[in-house]
Amino acid sequence: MKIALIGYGKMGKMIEQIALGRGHQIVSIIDIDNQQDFDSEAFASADVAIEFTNPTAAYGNYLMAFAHNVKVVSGSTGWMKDHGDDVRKMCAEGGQTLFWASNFSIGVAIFSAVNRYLAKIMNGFPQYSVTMEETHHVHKLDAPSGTAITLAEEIIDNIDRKDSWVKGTLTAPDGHIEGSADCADNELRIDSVRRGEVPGIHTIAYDSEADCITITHDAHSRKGFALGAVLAAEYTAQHSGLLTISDMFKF
Ligand SMILES: NC(=O)C1=CN([C@@H]2O[C@H](COP(=O)(O)OP(=O)(O)OC[C@H]3O[C@@H](n4cnc5c(N)ncnc54)[C@H](O)[C@@H]3O)[C@@H](O)[C@H]2O)C=CC1
Ligand SMILES: O=C(O)C1=N[C@H](C(=O)O)C[C@H](O)C1
Repeated sequence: MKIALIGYGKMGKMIEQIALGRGHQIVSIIDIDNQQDFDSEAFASADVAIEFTNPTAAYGNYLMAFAHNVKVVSGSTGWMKDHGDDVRKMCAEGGQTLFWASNFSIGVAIFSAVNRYLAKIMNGFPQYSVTMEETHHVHKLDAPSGTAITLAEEIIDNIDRKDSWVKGTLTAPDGHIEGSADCADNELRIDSVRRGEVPGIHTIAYDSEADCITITHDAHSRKGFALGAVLAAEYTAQHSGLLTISDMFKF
């Protein structure tokens, strides 16, 4: 398969290695300093473009790829609040294809199934209060992480006593804590920690007077995210519309 990379940072480089290892060809690499390459024959020849940039660049990159009739797989986080409706419309009515996931790792897909199941069980046990914490490297631009937001939405969809999530505290790399741990009973608090080079840890805690139940996904490296993105590109070459992890892994 012919793959174009949009964003040649930590994820773009790891995706390149995995894609080559699976026998794919990288036909174009676009980063901030060669945006003119969107207009190249090489870019237009791609079966799928894989986009990992940042919260402000992602949407513009989708528009550029769509304008050249190239399907997109993207893991960029933090853009959904501003552009989610437009993108959904372009895929549902405009014939475009975007596979987006806040987290491409197979482990998080499994973790998410456990998360949904546990939240359902907790409807019978109101004595447990639920909170979430995500920890990432100091370079991360968005908080809470895209994965934390997705996991929070899953909890809200499955547990009757929560109907929205709120940002809680943010622990900065120097240990300084911003924000507040206060929230209303109907709100799910997400705390964020920025520390060192942590690839990504997500913990959901159900606490009661008697005990505490926690589930954690702890990524050892970015390899799992990158492999998932290449698997998604293989899937996207054969499918269209707005796609996500639950389309690819059915459990
Ligand atoms: N969904 C998932 O599984 C994962 C998502 N991410 C997300 O992916 C994004 C990228 O992560 P990293 O690769 O770690 O970041 P990074 O900072 O290492 O790389 C981003 C790259 O995008 C480039 N870039 C910036 N603006 C651009 C533009 N307009 N056009 C093309 N390239 C541009 C930068 O120059 C840089 O090379 C972040 O939003 C992060 O949250 C990261 C890991 C996994
Ligand atoms: O910025 C990162 O690094 C990551 N971003 C994604 C997120 O916001 O959830 C996925 C992963 O946790 C790494």
